[in-house]
Amino acid sequence: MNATVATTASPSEPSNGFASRPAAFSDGPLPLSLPRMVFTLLSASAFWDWARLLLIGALVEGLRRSLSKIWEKLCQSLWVTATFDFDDDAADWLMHWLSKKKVFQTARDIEVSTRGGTIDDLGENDDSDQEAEYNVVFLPSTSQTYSAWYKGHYITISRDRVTTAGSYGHAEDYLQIRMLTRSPALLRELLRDARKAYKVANEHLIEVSVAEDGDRWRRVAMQTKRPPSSVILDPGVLELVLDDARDFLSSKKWYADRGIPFRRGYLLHGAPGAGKTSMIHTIAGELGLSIYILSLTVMGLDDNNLKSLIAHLPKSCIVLMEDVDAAFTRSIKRDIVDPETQSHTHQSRASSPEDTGDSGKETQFGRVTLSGLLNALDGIAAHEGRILFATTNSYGSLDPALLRPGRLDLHIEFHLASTYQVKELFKRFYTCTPSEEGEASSNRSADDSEKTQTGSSSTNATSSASPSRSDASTMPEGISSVYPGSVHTSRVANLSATQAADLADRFAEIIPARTFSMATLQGYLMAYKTRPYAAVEEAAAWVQKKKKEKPTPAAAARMEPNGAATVAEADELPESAT
Ligand SMILES: Nc1ncnc2c1ncn2[C@@H]1O[C@H](COP(=O)(O)OP(=O)(O)OP(=O)(O)O)[C@@H](O)[C@H]1O
Repeated sequence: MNATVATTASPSEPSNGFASRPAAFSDGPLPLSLPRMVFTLLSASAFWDWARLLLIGALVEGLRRSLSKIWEKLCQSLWVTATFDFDDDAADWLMHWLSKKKVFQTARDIEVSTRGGTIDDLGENDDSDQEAEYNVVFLPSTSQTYSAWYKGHYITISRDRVTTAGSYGHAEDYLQIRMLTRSPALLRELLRDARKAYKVANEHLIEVSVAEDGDRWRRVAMQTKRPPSSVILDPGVLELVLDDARDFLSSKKWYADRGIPFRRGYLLHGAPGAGKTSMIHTIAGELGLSIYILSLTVMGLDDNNLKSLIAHLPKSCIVLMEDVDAAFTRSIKRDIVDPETQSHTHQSRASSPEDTGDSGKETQFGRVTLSGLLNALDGIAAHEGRILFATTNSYGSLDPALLRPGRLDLHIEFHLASTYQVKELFKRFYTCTPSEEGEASSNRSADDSEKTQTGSSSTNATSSASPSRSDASTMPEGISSVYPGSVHTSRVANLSATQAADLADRFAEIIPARTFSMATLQGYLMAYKTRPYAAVEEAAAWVQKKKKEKPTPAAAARMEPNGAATVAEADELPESAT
């Protein structure tokens, strides 16, 4: 395509020696002017060159695309790929499985989190490692793909973060696992194995989740199972509910054969701090079920969110609906002046409008309607294996529709502590567990000396009646050296079973029955953690002091003497309640 231009002398050119250029000047290609260049590029011979180029380019690109499609298809047929939402249980199983793999333990690029999760992979002796208390979780880095082997198959694991459009930069994490196999069954096998290993590793724990953002569940804790012996109720109450729930869970066929919806709901009501929540945690541990806590007064909860929450519950679990009355009362009061509940971390809620008083603090309550709640209760029951526990401190304000059998079948009333409970609480509090034996014997001399100085105000612990003091000489002038509350000590008391039983009898004689909640009594004993003798000696004064404190109407009502824990089957309720 080189263009050569011939130089011939033009007749118009002057014929002096300068006008005609020497041949040497006309030999090389002359620079093209723009129009000439365009003309040349569009000339017939250039056109074919262009066409050839285009064809070759199209062929190469077509081939590249086909090969990549074939490769993709090949990969798809060779790999099984699964993607999990990071909040999903299956992601937890896989993360646990992955955490045991060498590739992950030796990875140099990982993310560490202390929020949520269950992977305790700090080493073999986690229990003795203080860091384990922080529940450190290793997560795959979003920038890396990890590879491992499972039953002879190569797998890769990666984590991806996707920012959801329109949700103010809210990012969702996904876990992707790819297995080099043609059989999807292997993935199921891996998931089964991972779930099994996860369950074994966490069998001493129960998962606790709460409703978050209105319509999703978030796991907030893996709690150590609470042994039945740690919840002291009147004889037979815990066993009754536990046996009932066990019996129910094993009766699926009976219900199916008769076409009766397979569902069971329990209503626990009565005095705050009497052990309702503790009993539910114990039952969850005994049945091996996770707990999903649903508070109807949670901000932003309405009928639609409630429905969505119920739809996202796992098949088999315990749903704990706290303060089930609270959503339907005009105002909700924090019972802040009730001496019965002051020492109790869960502040009680008096629900009737008359109870609110001046000290009451208005709280935002949910927008759940009664029919929305009834639908939710029916939704909870729609899956076999789900058990509903509802709690309330205000039984009388519940709508009869809630109480009818099929929704809340068994109603258990909790009372203030009976003499039996007081005695048992004292014994359990001061009797050593086998793991504490060694520590307790090293405290022997200290406790013996406590025994000889009963009644005197000891300095190694403080009580709610005798607030914590620091050494006044070390305090700057003008600063109080007396603090309400009690100082914690890790030491434990060292009583033999007989000593504990004798002291428990004396303690139970002093504490009037059905007057204090178990939470309050536990709070009192905490102040005498290492001084059981002083706890007994000073109990009478404490009772007098408590009685002098002016109770709220709600507390006064609760302090009326009562019988043993009352159990009512829903079908034994008065007509109006069914
Ligand atoms: N019956 C009990 N046996 C042993 N401990 C108890 C008992 N009742 C209460 N406690 C202790 O008191 C504290 C509060 O108990 P819990 O939360 O179970 O009471 P609750 O009846 O659910 O109260 P609320 O109605 O205010 O939620 C816990 O630390 C628990 O260990």
